Amino acid sequence: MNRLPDLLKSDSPLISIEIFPPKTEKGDELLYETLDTLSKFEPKFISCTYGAGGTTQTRTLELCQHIQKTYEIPATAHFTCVGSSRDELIAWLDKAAAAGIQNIMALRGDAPKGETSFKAVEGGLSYANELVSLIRERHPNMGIGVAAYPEKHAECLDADLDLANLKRKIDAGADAAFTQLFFDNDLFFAFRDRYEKAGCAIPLIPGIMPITEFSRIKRITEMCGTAFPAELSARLENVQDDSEAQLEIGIEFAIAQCQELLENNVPGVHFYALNKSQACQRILEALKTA
Ligand SMILES: NC(=O)C1=CN([C@@H]2O[C@H](COP(=O)(O)OP(=O)(O)OC[C@H]3O[C@@H](n4cnc5c(N)ncnc54)[C@H](O)[C@@H]3O)[C@@H](O)[C@H]2O)C=CC1
Ligand SMILES: Nc1nc(=O)c2c([nH]1)NC[C@@H]1CN(c3ccc(C(=O)N[C@@H](CCC(=O)O)C(=O)O)cc3)CN21
Repeated sequence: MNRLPDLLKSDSPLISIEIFPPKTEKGDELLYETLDTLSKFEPKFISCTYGAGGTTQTRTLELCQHIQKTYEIPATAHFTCVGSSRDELIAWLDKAAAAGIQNIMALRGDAPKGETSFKAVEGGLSYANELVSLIRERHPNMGIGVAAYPEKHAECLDADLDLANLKRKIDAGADAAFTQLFFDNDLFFAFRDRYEKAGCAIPLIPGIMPITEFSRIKRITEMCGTAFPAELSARLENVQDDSEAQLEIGIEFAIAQCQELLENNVPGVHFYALNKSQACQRILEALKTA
C-alpha cells in the first residue's frame, strides 16, 4: 500500500516532502530536526534527492531506509542516469528494491558541476524515459514519479517538444508527474491544459518551494529555470537585510499559492522543503485549518 499508485488513490490530497542528503554533521542535525517536525503532518511520502545541486549520490538509499524505519512513512528515492552505465543502474535498482524502497523518482539528472551539458557515460542512458523503461522492465511493481516542466526544461528549445518528451516518460510507465518549482500559478494552469490536451493522463502534482532566504531562492530559481514574479522580487528586495521578514513573505506567498492550487483541483502538493522545517510547518498548519 506504499506504492505511488496506491498513495494516489486516497481521497485527501497527496502531500509529499522532498529532502536532500547533507554533507556535514550540522546538515545532518538540521535534516533530522526537519524530519521530526514534518513527519508529524503525515506526508504521503518523503523523497530524497540523488546528487542534486552537487550533493552526494551515496546516501539516498540509507536516508530512505531511515525515513521508512523511523517514521513509518513511505520513502521515494530519486535516481538519475548521471555517471552510471546500464549495468550500474540495474545494480542500484536491485539494491533499492532489496532495501524495501517501493517508489523511485526517475530522472536524467543535471550535468555535473563545471560541465555545461549532460553527457551519458559509455553504456549509460541519455534520457529519463529510458530509465522509466528500465525500471518497469526490472521492477514492474515499483512506483515511478517523473519530472514535468510548466516553464519548459531549460535545455529544450521548444515547449511542445518538451511536453512530447514528458509524454514519452508517461508512455514508458510513470505513475505520476511532479513539476519543477514555480511561483506563478497561471503558468501551471496553462501547462495543465496543454498536458491534458496532449493526452497525458497520470496525476500532475505541483512542486512548491517555500522561499526562506532571498539569496538562496535566487540561486535555486536560476538552476531550475523558474520565473520569479517581479512583484514578489521587489517585496523581498525591500527587506534584503531582514531574514525574518523574508521568511514571513515566503510563507504568506506559499500558503496563498497552495490554497489556490488546491481550490483548482490539483491532486496534491509536493514540497521542496530541502531540509528546512519552519516554512513548511507553517504552510501545512495553515492548509490543515483552511
Ligand atoms: N537529482 C535530483 O534529485 C533531481 C533532479 N532534477 C532535474 O531535472 C532535470 C532533467 O531530468 P529529467 O526531467 O528527468 O530529464 P528528461 O530526460 O525528462 O529531460 C531532459 C531534457 O531532454 C529532453 N528529452 C527528454 N527525453 C528525450 C528524448 N527521448 N529525446 C530527446 N530529448 C529528450 C527534454 O525535453 C529535456 O530538455 C535535470 O535538470 C534533473 O537533474 C529534478 C528533480 C530532482
Ligand atoms: N534542475 C534541477 N535539478 C534538481 O536537482 C532539482 C530541480 N531542478 N528542481 C527541484 C529540485 C530542487 N533541488 C535542489 C535544490 C537545491 C538544493 C540545495 O539547496 N542544495 C544545497 C547544497 C548544500 C550542500 O552541498 O550540502 C544548497 O545549499 O544549495 C538541493 C536540491 C533538487 N531538484
